[in-house]
Amino acid sequence: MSPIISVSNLSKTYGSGFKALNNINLEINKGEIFALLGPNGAGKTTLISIICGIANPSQGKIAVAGHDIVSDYRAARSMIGLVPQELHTDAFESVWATVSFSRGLFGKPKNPAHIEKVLKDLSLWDKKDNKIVTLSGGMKRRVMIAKALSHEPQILFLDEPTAGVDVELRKGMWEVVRALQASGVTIILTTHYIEEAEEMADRIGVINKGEIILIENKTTLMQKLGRKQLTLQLQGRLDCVPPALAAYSLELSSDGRAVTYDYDTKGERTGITSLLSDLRNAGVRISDLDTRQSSLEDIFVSLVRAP
Ligand SMILES: Nc1ncnc2c1ncn2[C@@H]1O[C@H](COP(=O)(O)OP(=O)(O)OP(=O)(O)O)[C@@H](O)[C@H]1O
Repeated sequence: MSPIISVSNLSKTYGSGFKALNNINLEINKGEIFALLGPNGAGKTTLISIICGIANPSQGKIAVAGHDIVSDYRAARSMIGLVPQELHTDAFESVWATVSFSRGLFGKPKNPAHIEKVLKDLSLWDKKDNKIVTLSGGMKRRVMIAKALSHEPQILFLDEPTAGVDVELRKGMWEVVRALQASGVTIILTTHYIEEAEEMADRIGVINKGEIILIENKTTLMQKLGRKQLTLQLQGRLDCVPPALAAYSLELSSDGRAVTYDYDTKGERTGITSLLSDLRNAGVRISDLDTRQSSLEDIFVSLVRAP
């Protein structure tokens, strides 16, 4: 499958001399939901802004459906809808007027049937004559999405779509995003909510300090989530793991009083039974044990933790 967005060797140094992006390579597949995760200041908004033509790249190339974002800016930009982090729209305009106006900004001819469809899809049709100021926060967010979809883009960027939104509304927003995907739109979202990425994304990218440090299918990541860790507290102290136990790749704690064993809960055999008997045979006595499951959050935190 050919990518709908292709980012190669992208770097961005701001006027201040700060390097916000360092040699980013990323391909987004047509029709997928891609979640970009990263801590504050990692470069997510900078990356989105460059792809959307709001900021200039310092180095590298980006193509959107084959259109270079610099030399073929208009064609590239017309493929993209952007829902920015901050909600800003004219409070005293009606929903209909503000969404229709957004379409006009892209030089597209009027198409009331399309605007009607977008408003209906986003459950905003009965609010079409309401002034934005009278809407709830959740509705205002949906108006921002409607604006971004007004010019019939094939790609939608959602920068923190559910920041500060309550759980109920967040779930409603997920449904909206899924429906958009089903209608053929490719979606790239940034989020701080790991749960949101877990729930929504086909693929997950992690960005930290301007570099992409992981890109993975969500299902592959979920398989990693299937891994568990068994910690065994020892009655005595070990200086090193006995050679007879090498096959288990045990990790010895720094005080020598505990070993941890990683195992796969989805595997046919966890290896725990044989580990326990091999430990006994090696003369290692256990005083306590506990298990814990790694979450996407653990993976994320360990990836972005400063060295
Ligand atoms: N115009 C600018 N001039 C100089 N530095 C900037 C500019 N815009 C952003 N930066 C810096 O670039 C880095 C990346 O910022 P960016 O907004 O892309 O991060 P982010 O991942 O979107 O963060 P957040 O999750 O907080 O929105 C930050 O250190 C920020 O201070």
